[in-house]
Amino acid sequence: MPRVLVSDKLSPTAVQIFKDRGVDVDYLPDLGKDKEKLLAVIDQYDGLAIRSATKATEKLINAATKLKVIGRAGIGVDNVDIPAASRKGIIVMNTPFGNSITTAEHAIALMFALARQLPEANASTQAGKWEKNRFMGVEITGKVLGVIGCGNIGSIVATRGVGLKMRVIAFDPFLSEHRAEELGVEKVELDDLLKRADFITLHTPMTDKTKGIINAEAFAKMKNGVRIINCARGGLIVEADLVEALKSGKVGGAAVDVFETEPATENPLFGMENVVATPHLGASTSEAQENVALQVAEQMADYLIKGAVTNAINMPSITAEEAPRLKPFVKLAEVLGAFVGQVTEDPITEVEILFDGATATMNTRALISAALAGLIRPQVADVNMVSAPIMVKERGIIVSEVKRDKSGVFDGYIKLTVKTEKMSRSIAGTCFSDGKPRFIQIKNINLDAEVGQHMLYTTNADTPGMIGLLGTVCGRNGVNIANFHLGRDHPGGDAIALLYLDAPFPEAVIQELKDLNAIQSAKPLTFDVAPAA
Ligand SMILES: NC(=O)C1=CN([C@@H]2O[C@H](COP(=O)(O)OP(=O)(O)OC[C@H]3O[C@@H](n4cnc5c(N)ncnc54)[C@H](O)[C@@H]3O)[C@@H](O)[C@H]2O)C=CC1
Ligand SMILES: O=C(O)C(=O)COP(=O)(O)O
Repeated sequence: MPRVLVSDKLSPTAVQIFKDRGVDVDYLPDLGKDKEKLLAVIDQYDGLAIRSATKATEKLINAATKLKVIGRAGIGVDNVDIPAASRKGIIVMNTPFGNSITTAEHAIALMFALARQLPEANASTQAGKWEKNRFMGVEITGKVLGVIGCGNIGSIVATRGVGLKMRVIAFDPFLSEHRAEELGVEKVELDDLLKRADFITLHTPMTDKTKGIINAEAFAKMKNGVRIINCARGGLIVEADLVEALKSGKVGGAAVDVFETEPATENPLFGMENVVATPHLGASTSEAQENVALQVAEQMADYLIKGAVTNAINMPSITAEEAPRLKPFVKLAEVLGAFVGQVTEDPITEVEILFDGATATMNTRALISAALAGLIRPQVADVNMVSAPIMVKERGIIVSEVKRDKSGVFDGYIKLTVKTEKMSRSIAGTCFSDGKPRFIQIKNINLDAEVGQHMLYTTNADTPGMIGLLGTVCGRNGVNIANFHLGRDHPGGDAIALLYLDAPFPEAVIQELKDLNAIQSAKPLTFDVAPAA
């Protein structure tokens, strides 16, 4: 039974779903804050469910020897070292919509809090001061709201802004004119937004590009008295620069839910006039927390139990419905990759994956990942579908995909072609209704070969007596042949043989084979498939 650790506070719904779905779960909501304790136990778990308090660092990930999936009950995954997880083949998934309305509402709430100085007015009134003249606010209606990052949350904030009769302008390099029009916002460049906005609200993820996007230089371009709201990530604003801009009066008010360092128990912004602070509460409503807990538990259980992949950051999605149909083809793609990966000794520069017929209608991104995993496994033993694409990219291998309608007798097949500086090599395969992968073409020679755990691949000139020669060498060396598959391009031309063996072919016997003049090459192969019955 897979075992999951929940190391941040999550609704009890998550725990119940894990249990109902047959996943063993430990709910230790304070463990995420204790790095050392978490590090000590992480190797016991197949899954880790977190919010923002747990930091899934490279160190933690490297210690997580069994871990297969990290599920973020929320949106931002900046607390997870994604490259480290990918390299270890760990899927990272989030719940991209579950808390977006709630977070957008928090941004709007903070905008009102700033406009009318609600926190200070509340504190003063409850202190018995009745400072009616101190708290002069600004009206929201007609003001320019600048939205930086107009994705899920930003676009909800934008439409709420439009509803409040604000003029909404948005900066987002990925926002289309059409979508902007649909939202009722004006798409602008960042400098224009900084110049025109009365209120600026941030809704981008934290990336290398967005880190510090609001700094002294950006403040200098803003209107005097601008009000800033940050419900995205602390590091988007350079806090020291914000402090200066507040002191100088450039910024009339700042409402921050997120901080450069969290938990923020002390911060230069604390105690400043016109600063409203909340402790990363953007997603904290009962509705949002139910949504994200339910979603993360469903997604993680689906993956651990059925192999379905939803909302993964580092792996193509595979729905629970398609997972059973896709599974044999994932195996096929992997063994095709494994074949070329094992027989190709020179560095591979290009890979082309052709999907013919029914396979072209499948989830080809997942199949490509599987083929790449098979391809690279002879060099990197623990690679999987998550880590393979980055490893292939790191090696500068160009990957391309071709899809086409059914072109031959098979309902569908996959053909993998690799190129090195010196040569090109291809192999095609399909799955029959028994769900087992078959090689159907090697070097453009047709054959029909079941895939065995241990095989021997030989190439030779098509001459009489080859089967006898191979059989004799195998017999002399105690190698039992379970099956024998042959193919040739034309009589007397190039021929290949694939021997399906009960045990690995002894390396020491390879030379004996090569010494037979008729054998051009001989390569023992292993595949990750069930042993011969
Ligand atoms: N305070 C809180 O509790 C919460 C904070 N968040 C934060 O909000 C962020 C945004 O969430 P969503 O809207 O769901 O994400 P999203 O991915 O739907 O939208 C982000 C948008 O930012 C845009 N973007 C990326 N780089 C940009 C750049 N350099 N300049 C301008 N725009 C850029 C993207 O094109 C995208 O449209 C999350 O990444 C997370 O960090 C999310 C939920 C709760
Ligand atoms: O979903 C997000 O990105 C958030 O920032 C919410 O964080 P939390 O789950 O409340 O720690």
